[in-house]
This record gives sequence, C-alpha cells and structure tokens, in this order.
Amino acid sequence: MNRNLLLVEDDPTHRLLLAENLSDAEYRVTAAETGQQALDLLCRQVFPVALIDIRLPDLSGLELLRELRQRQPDCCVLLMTGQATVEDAVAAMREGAHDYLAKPFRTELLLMKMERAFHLQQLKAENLALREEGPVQLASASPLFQKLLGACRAAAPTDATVLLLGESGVGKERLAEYLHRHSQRSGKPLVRVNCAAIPETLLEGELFGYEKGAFTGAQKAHIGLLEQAEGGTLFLDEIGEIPLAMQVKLLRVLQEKQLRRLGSEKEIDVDFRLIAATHQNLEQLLAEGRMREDFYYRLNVVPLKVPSLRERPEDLVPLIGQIVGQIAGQYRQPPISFDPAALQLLERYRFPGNVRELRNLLERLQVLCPGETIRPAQLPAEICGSDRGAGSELVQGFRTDQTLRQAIQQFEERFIRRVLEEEGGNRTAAARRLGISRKNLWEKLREWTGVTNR
Ligand SMILES: Nc1ncnc2c1ncn2[C@@H]1O[C@H](COP(=O)(O)OP(=O)(O)OP(=O)(O)O)[C@@H](O)[C@H]1O
Repeated sequence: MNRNLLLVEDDPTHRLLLAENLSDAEYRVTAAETGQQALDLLCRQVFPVALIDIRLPDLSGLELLRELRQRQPDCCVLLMTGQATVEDAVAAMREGAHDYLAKPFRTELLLMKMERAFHLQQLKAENLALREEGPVQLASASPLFQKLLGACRAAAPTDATVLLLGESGVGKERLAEYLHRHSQRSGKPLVRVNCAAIPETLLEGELFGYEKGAFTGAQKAHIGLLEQAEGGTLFLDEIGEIPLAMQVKLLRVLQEKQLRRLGSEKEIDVDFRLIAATHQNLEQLLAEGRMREDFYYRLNVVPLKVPSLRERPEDLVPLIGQIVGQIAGQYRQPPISFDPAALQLLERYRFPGNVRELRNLLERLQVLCPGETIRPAQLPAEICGSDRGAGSELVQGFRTDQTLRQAIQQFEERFIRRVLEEEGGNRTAAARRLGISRKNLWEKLREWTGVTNR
C-alpha cells in the first residue's frame, strides 16, 4: 500500500521531529508549513493519511479538513491539538476526521495511531477492490459474441492496447470494464474518458493535467486523467474524435511513458494500459487525414469488433432476461415478461441503438408496467410498426404536392382504419388503443364514410 503521509505543522522544530520519527517508521512523509501549502500538495499527490496541526497560521484545521475532504475524500485525517483546542478536534471528528492526538504525545502513541490509520485504509482499498471485482455480466448465447469474449479473455491479462470497434450502444464500454477486471491491473483505477464529450480547448488540460497558473483560470494545479490512471487502465472512448495535434501528444506519452503537465517542464513517469473504442471507421478517418497513421498503428494492436445486436439474434432473449432481472431488482418490482407475439416483434426489430436501446425500452416498460406480461400494443410504434412490412403501407403512395394538413388527414385515416382492423372492428378497443374517445372515433369514421353509430 502507498505509505504517503501528509504532515501539516507550522512549528519548524516539531515538524522536523515528527518527520524524522515517521520516516524512521518507513512512512513517506511530505511536510507542509501552512494550510495553503498543504492544499497545493493535495492537488499533486494522493495521500491515504494526513496528520494535521489544528492551529495553522493561515487556515484553521477545520477549514483545511473541509477543503481536504473535497479534494481527497478518502484521505484519513488525524489532528494534532493542544489542550485549548480539544473541543475543536472533537468537532472536526464530527466532520469526518478519523482521530486526534492531544499534545504533547509520545512517539509510540503516534506510531500506533498511524499504523491503525494505514491499516484501515488498506482494508478499505481491499474491500473496494473486492466489490469492483464482481463479475461484469455479459449475457450471451451467440457464437459470434462468445468468440469475442474468448479474445477478450486472452487479451485481458496482457498489457496490449485493445481497440474496440462497433456501433454505438453495442457494449464497448462494458467490454472495456470486463478487460480491466480480468487484467493484472484490476486493483487499480479504470479511468474512462469520452473524448467527444470534452471540448477541444479543454482536452489537453484534462488529459495531461496542469500546474497552477499554466493558463488564465488555472487557479490551482490539476492532476490529469492520464496520471489518475496510474497503475490501472485508461479507457479512451470515441477515439476518432481526438484532434490531430492531440494525437501527436498522446502518441508521445504512449511511446515514452512520460508526460509533462501544462505549464511544467518536469517529465512525470506514467504507467497505464490503454483501451480505446470507436464507432467510426478509422480507415476512413485515415484516408480523410483526420487520423494520423502512426497514432492509428499504435492503437490498432488488438482490434476487436463488437457485433451489433442484429448480428447476434441469439442474444436477445438472454439479454432481456438479464437486463429485466437487474432493473426489476433495482426498483424492487416484480419483473415484466413478454407474450409470444410481443417477443416476436422484438425479434424482428432492428435495434439501431443496439443494447442501449433495448435497455432503455426494458427500463421504460418495467417502470410503467411492473409485473405485467407485455403485449404488442404496449410496445412503441417503431417496434409494433415493424410487423407486417414495418407498417410501410401506411405511408405508401403519399404525394408531396398536397398540403401538410391533407397529408396528415390521409395518414390519420389509414392509421385509424388499420387499428380498427387489427381490433376486429371493435371500436371500443380501437379507441382505447388510439388514445381517443369512442365518440371521437365514431365522428371521424362518419366524416370519412358516412357510417353511423350502430
Ligand atoms: N451484455 C450486456 N448485458 C447487459 N447490458 C449491456 C450489455 N452490453 C451493453 N449493455 C448496456 O447497454 C448500454 C450501452 O453499453 P455501452 O455504453 O457499453 O455501449 P458502447 O458501445 O460503449 O456505446 P457508445 O459507442 O455509444 O459509447 C449500457 O447501459 C450497458 O450497461
């Protein structure tokens, strides 16, 4: 475990003495004289434990504690307090400090408390790793997807760069998580970056980090995402969106395993495994000059194509089972099921949004109709309509030389007739499905055909 310890003490003699004793006990001590210095250090380094004097020249121990908890909420804080400030220390413990030492204290007591604090952090880290190691569930009965999983299992324990290719919503991010969990780096962070979601002007600072004052607005130093992935995995989603200039910089980091924060000359060693993903055709980006060849070859070490849901029809039913189970559990509701006709419609639908679209649909149905057996009429129009030639006859023969109003009226008539037909002429059922009153339906029919109510 990282034995970094932040020591904040303004009294030089006491600071030196403490630093010496703690270093002798093999802690890696970084000392600060003031609250501000401590805050700057907290932007640069992760400290599992901090030992803080409650009386500092610039900030009160309580203020520093609050700021510290914002920057590193997992840090375990021990306060040093004089007799006069014991009450403050107790208040600080209510705000999340772990323990306090009343001055003067013996070195053995300090070392004992320190050992306990680090032990606690170790347990927390192990617990977290255990929780995160839970299986990433990937329901699949399709040979194509099974083959992909086989390749993932082979690639996972290596440090090779993996490039996940496939349409939006097929589960690339989920596979990246699977790869990370099955790698040697699973105890370390998986840092996910959606390159398309970060504005180009901010991308470099976000990835590489920056020093205080590196540019206007950089009021404090910032640890970049590449550094945050230290020891773990960096997942760069939408890699096709990375601007050319940034490709050069990233390539350099990938080759030299070193980076420089914005506004700094210092090279920092970095060690992460890269997984990249895109729904774009990278060869086309190459041809269009939007991706550098050297960057492409660096990414394209283990390319894995994730099939769309259409290419793995065998997976629809297992996926429905898994996702409904998950969502119903989450909402503590009885799970939905599908009648054979509804299931058949789902099987015929193309799911352009892939598993994401399926998941959203299932969540909506589960929340609106918990425990029900879903019938075709409860499915959205795009899925229902995919029955019998995707409902295309409803829009066949439309002319563009009519007004919008005429076109809408024409569609309305066809649509209503079709629903009425599907309901075997039962107007009450048809009106309910159409979401209009029986009277309204009758009026419309009379207008079109002169039929009167029977
Ligand atoms: N095998 C699966 N089992 C259950 N849920 C899945 C599975 N694959 C994907 N999902 C779910 O589908 C949604 C989309 O998956 P994910 O974000 O991994 O897709 P993606 O390919 O990375 O999409 P994009 O290219 O848009 O980033 C997520 O909610 C995810 O949990």
